[in-house]
Formats: sequence, C-alpha cells, structure tokens
Amino acid sequence: MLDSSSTVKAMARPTHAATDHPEVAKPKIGILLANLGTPDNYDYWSMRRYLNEFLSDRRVIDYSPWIWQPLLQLIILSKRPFSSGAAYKSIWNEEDGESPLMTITKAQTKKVKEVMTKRHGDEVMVDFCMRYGNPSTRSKVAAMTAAGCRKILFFPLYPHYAGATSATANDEFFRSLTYEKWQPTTRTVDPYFDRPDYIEALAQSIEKAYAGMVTKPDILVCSYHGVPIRYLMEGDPYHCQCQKTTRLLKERLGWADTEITTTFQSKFGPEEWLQPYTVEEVARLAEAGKKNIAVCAPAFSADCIETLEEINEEIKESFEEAGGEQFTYIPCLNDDDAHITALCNTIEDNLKGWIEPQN
Ligand SMILES: C=CC1=C(C)c2cc3[nH]c(cc4nc(cc5[nH]c(cc1n2)c(C)c5CCC(=O)O)C(CCC(=O)O)=C4C)c(C)c3C=C
Ligand SMILES: [Fe+2]
Ligand SMILES: [Fe+2]
Repeated sequence: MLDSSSTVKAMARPTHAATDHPEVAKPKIGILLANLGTPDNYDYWSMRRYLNEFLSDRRVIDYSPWIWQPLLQLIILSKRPFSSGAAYKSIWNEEDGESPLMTITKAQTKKVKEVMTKRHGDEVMVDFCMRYGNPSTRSKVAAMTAAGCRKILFFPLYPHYAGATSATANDEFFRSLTYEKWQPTTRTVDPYFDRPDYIEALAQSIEKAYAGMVTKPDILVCSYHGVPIRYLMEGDPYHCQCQKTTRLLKERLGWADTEITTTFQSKFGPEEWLQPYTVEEVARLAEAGKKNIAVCAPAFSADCIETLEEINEEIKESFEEAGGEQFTYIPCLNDDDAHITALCNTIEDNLKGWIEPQN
C-alpha cells in the first residue's frame, strides 16, 4: 500500500498528452547526393579554409598529424591557396558566384529530383551535400530528418570507390547521424563504375563528341584522378575499378586496344602515384606520332577544377609542347540525360524493399 507522501509524488509526476509532443512529420525517404566540395570563393582565405579541411582528412592524406599538420599549416597552406585560387578564378562561374562543381551538382540534383518526384511524389525528398565546405553533410542530414525522412539513402557521386572519396563521404554521413535524436534508417550506395547504364552514358558522350569531329582522334585517353600507389598496395580497389571502366567502355564502343588508354592525373606531393601520369603520357603520345587525341575523365561525375583547368589547360599544354596538334577534351557526364537515367536507375535499385521500384 502507498503511503500518503508517495501518492502525492506519483500524482505530481508529469504526464504527456498527445498534444504536448513535438509535431511528427509524414515519413519520407531522403535521397542525399554527395559530392566532394568546393571553395566558397577563390580568394586566399576561402581557398585556405577549403584546402585545410580537405587536406587534413586522414582518408585523403594518411600521414601522422604530428608530421603532416606542421607541413600543411606552415608551408602548403601558405602557398597553395594562391596557386589553386588562380586556377579556380580561371574557371569560376561568375554569373552565379560559384565553382562549376557547385553549378553542375545543383543541376544534377534538380534533374534527379524531377525524375524521382514524378515517380514517387512526396514520398521522397532529394537534395545534395558536400564532404568539405558547403552545404555540409551534417546540415543536410539534419534538414532531412527534420522534414520527416525516416529513411535516408546516401549516394556519393563517385563512379569508383576510393578511401579518399566514397569512404570519407560515408564517414561524414555516419558522423552526421550521431547528432540526430531519432536516427533514421540508412543505406549507402555502392560504386557504379561497371553498371551498363553508366558505361552506356559514357559511350554515348564519346560517340557524340567524335561525331562532331572532322578526323577521328588517334587515341582516347581516359584520365582518372590519381591516388598514391601505396593506397592500392594497402587494399584500395580504385585502380582496378578504373581499369575495368576503360575496358567496358572499349568493349561497348567496339574499339581495338590501341584506340583507348588509361592514365592518372593530379599527382600531389612527393610519393609515387598511380601511373602512367596523364601529363607525361600525352607528351609521350605526341612524340610517338599521335598528334590528334581526345581526353575524357570518367572518375568525375561533374566537371571541376581537375578537368576544366588541369586537363583542358595544363595537360593540353604538355601535349602541344611535345608536338601534339589536335587536343579535344570531352566533358564529364554532368547533367546529360543518359547520366541522370543511370543515376536514377542506381537509386531505384538501392531503394528496393523501401519503396516500389519505378524504373
Ligand atoms: C592530396 C591528395 C588527394 C587525393 C588522394 C585525391 C583524390 C581524389 N580526388 C578526387 C576528386 C576531386 N579532387 C578535387 C580537387 C582536389 N584534389 C586534391 C587532392 C587529392 N585528391 C586537391 C588538393 C584538390 C583541390 C584543388 C587543388 O588545389 O588542386 C576535385 C575538384 C573540386 C572542385 O572544386 O572543383 C574533385 C572532384 C577523386 C575522384 C580522387 C580519388 C579517387
Ligand atoms: Fe582530388
Ligand atoms: Fe589494379
């Protein structure tokens, strides 16, 4: 039997009527596209903030912070923001005040949203985030859960897996979930480097570019972003996935081995990276008599500093200085319809069991 003081305590305990609860939004599925990130501007401080976040990521540069951070803070970040800032300035979308990577990611998101909303109505919500800089992954995960996304499909927009890209994007997504009181159910999307619809989109972009040329290039150089060779030796499958993309593209185009090749670009620091290096290989090709080449960049889902500036300016220059005559850069898939179809098919495949597929 309760004594009188415990009866009073029990009666004073607060009770919660349904009306006291925070409003619970209608449950939805969030589809969150993720790209690498880009500086907010090309001035020294914007560049420094961006490069600092990027190059402090141990998935990207895995040296001990005791050695790496003094080098980064005192030497690299006192010089690179100027040179990279000048490179970004040369490709900046001045009209919208943002980098091409941002403009293209927005255009891709808009198209994916249109397709997915047409198929699934307000059962889905589509948005994008960046691994570094803005809009942050954390802010978009918070916005999606606040809007009622009880399930989130997280889609790193890299065709190939690399620790330095897909894994770090996923890490940031998982970290963002730690801030959510009511954590949604989640899935992450696998790399799509060998999906027939992605290879088809690539092949169509090459065929379209070749159809507009007077003479067919001697060779197509598939230039992938590089990583240190050590990462491959330590188990990163990126190299093999890039080689497979080139092989599947060659088979789909019905070309001979001599008509297409794989190279790696954007070497950073003193370590040996995946080879052949694009900048050296294009010069070698020119010297070997291949005076007309085309270059594409299948590792990038959107054109960015590494394609518009590095390939189409630096690498082109290396080819021409070695005697090359005709250099054609074939843009990334960006918001091409065939690319959007491949991305939406990939999303539908990964939504199975959550929602009825509509592709
Ligand atoms: C320093 C090590 C780097 C590794 C490893 C790396 C891997 C890697 N990166 C991409 C895609 C992109 N990288 C981009 C820019 C960029 N990358 C590095 C360094 C490494 N990348 C730097 C320092 C920069 C900044 C620009 C510069 O200062 O040179 C971009 C473009 C971003 C933009 O705003 O346009 C993309 C995209 C992949 C796919 C990859 C490994 C597989
Ligand atoms: Fe990079
Ligand atoms: Fe390999």
